Amino acid sequence: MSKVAVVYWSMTGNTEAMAKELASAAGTEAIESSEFSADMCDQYDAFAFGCPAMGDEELDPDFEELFNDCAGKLGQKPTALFGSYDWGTGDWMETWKQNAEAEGVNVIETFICNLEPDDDALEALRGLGAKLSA
Ligand SMILES: Cc1cc2nc3c(=O)[nH]c(=O)nc-3n(C[C@H](O)[C@H](O)[C@H](O)COP(=O)(O)O)c2cc1C
Repeated sequence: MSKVAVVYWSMTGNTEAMAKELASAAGTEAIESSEFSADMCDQYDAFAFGCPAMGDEELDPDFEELFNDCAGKLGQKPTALFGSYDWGTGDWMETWKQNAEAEGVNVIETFICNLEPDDDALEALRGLGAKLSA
C-alpha cells in the first residue's frame, strides 16, 4: 500500500471534512498544512493537497507557498488536488492544476465540491483515497 500524505488548509471546515474522509479511506490521518513542510515529502508515495477557493479564485497564500515548496519534490508521485468553493465555478482549481502541471506535478485527479461535502462527494473522496493508497 502506498503511504499517502493528505495535506489541507481550511477556514470553515468544509475542506477539512473532505480531507478527513479522503485520508480515512487512504488509511491515514489528514495533516493541516501548518504541520507539513516540503522536507516531509520524501516520506510519502502519493499526495492529496486540499485548499478551498479563497481571495478571487485563489489559493490561501500560506498554503500556496507550502504547495509551491512541495511541488518540486513530488516528482512523478500520484497527486490529487481538492477543495471546497461557494459562488464560483471552480476557476481556482483549474488555475491550481495548470500551475502544478507546469511545475511537473503528476496531477492524477482534481475534486471540488460546493460548500460542505454531501454524501456523493464523500463517496467520491473515499474512492480517491482508495485509489491513491492502492
Ligand atoms: C475570503 C474568502 C474568499 C473566497 N473566495 C471565493 C472564490 O473566489 N470563489 C468561490 O467559489 N468561493 C470563494 N469563497 C467561498 C469558500 O471557498 C467556501 O466557503 C468554502 O466552502 C470554504 O471552505 P473551507 O470551509 O474549507 O474554508 C471565499 C470565501 C472567503 C472567506
